[in-house]
Amino acid sequence: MTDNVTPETGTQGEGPSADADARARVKIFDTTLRDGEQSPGASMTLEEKMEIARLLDEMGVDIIEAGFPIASEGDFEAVTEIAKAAERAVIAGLARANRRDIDRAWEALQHAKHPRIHTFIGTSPLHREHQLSMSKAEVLEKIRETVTHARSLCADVQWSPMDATRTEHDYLCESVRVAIECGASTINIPDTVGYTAPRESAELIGMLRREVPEIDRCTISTHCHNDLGMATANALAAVEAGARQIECTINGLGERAGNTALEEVVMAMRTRADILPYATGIDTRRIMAASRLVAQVSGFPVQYNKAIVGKNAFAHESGIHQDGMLKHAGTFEIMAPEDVGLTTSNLVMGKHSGRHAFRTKLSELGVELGENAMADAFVRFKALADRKKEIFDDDILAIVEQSAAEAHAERVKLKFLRVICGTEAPQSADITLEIDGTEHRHTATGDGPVDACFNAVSALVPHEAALELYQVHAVTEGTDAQATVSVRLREHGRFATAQASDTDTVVASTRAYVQCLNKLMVRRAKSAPGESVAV
Ligand SMILES: CC(=O)SCCNC(=O)CCNC(=O)[C@H](O)C(C)(C)COP(=O)(O)OP(=O)(O)OC[C@H]1O[C@@H](n2cnc3c(N)ncnc32)[C@H](O)[C@@H]1OP(=O)(O)O
Ligand SMILES: CC(C)C(=O)C(=O)O
Ligand SMILES: [Mg+2]
Repeated sequence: MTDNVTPETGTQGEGPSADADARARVKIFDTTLRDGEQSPGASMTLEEKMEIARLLDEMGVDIIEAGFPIASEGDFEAVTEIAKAAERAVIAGLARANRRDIDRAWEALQHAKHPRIHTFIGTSPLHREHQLSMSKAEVLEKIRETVTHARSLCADVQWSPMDATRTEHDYLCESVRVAIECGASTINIPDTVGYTAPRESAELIGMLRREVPEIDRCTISTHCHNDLGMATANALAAVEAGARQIECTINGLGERAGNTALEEVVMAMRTRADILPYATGIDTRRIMAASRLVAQVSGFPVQYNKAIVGKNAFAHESGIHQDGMLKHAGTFEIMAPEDVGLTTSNLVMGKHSGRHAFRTKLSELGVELGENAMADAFVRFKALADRKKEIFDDDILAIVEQSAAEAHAERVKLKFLRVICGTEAPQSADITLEIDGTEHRHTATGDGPVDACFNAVSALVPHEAALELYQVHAVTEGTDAQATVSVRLREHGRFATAQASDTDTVVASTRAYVQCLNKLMVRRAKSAPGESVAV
């Protein structure tokens, strides 16, 4: 059941053995698929969640919170399938403090090799009084009842007092005591609204360990939000005070300003092992791949100057920095780019490159593709090389991401597109789509070429979806740079996000729009299998 982490020493009875040295082991609990998915608009399909879970499992995440099974059929299915597929990670599912949530979570989790029920309830005065309308005694009784019930189903139970950082200390201690007494083996202390600061975060863990000494039989966990930009600092401060599990997400995705970013805490402990002597089981060379996958699937691009995974995190442009780097990388780099999976390669790719070089390049970039996907990406690469002077690594990654995205769902394909645009309105688009194997053509006008294209597509594929996001990013520099376009559509509460890249922004936009409609059709069919899918 419990993995017996002793906060003082961090020793533990199971799990990967990255802690062969004297460093205390800190478990990484990734909640990208649960709290991360709570970012408005970041909802993911089952296939996308499975792909992320597989990567998290492979990279050494200790616990994957796969979803909130009672929330929807989709969440239930995702937790069930991830539970069945996971090889080594513990799979957690979230449940409120009631039997229905807990039973539903267990129904999904029971298939896992290592299941964990994560149940929670608000303990702060604001949450007790305004959200739950419950007295202190009633909340304590709920904790007793629900942790006991969860423990009767599953040997591994995690309990969280939501809004712990705004809870009265004596009441927080009392709640934690009850949860431990009823069998919780991980006590997670959430800073639900991102309100705490590093010193206070450490003091709170210290206070709990002093006042509730039995907590040291459990794993103490920290779950921080980034509303004041302190999630990473707060999580690390909690670890210094004895927490041995960090809850985090890839790219810091999550509710409002997000959660603690996995890549930040992991690389901080690795880079500053001198002052943060803690080890994780994470293969840090998979970090960039995970970051790219989550950005692509969620449609939330990573900001250029984001720590660890931003495009500029290892870029040096100013003369003095470049001079230093040429003399010794340590002058301006505290981490090696390879350590997070950013490989530098001398293979220059262009229109004369062949399959072998392309395959080698992909493997240097940490991308593994099956035969069909490789063949498809190679065709796209050649087409791009015909149109673009220089092909950068980011261009290749954009091609691969697009091939992967299109492989998921392709009832509708863009076959032909011509636009008329310029200073004279109306702009128009002439589009041919292949829909279920048959070509259909339509010309539409619009307020600009992208609007005209979207109108033409909508005429051919009628739908009620509203455009929620339209974003264009240049993948590299120069006027022949590829543009990556992200589109998000919402239809009756269902979301879909898609990205596409091309040197022609209008083509990229139309492809992204078409892909998004493809995804929506899949979701529509899944949530209402009897309904005919309108095209
Ligand atoms: C801090 C966090 O991240 S918590 C996790 C947040 N994540 C989500 O909410 C995403 C998924 N949520 C959902 O799909 C829905 O909110 C559901 C399915 C869970 C519940 O839906 P509904 O039954 O329609 O309730 P609704 O969301 O409107 O309100 C939440 C209810 O849960 C109660 N509640 C909230 N937290 C808890 C808890 N930990 N334990 C017990 N009850 C709780 C609220 O008091 C409210 O109850 P009420 O209807 O008696 O007032
Ligand atoms: C469910 C809990 C752990 C949570 O996400 C929070 O309190 O932020
Ligand atoms: Mg949270």
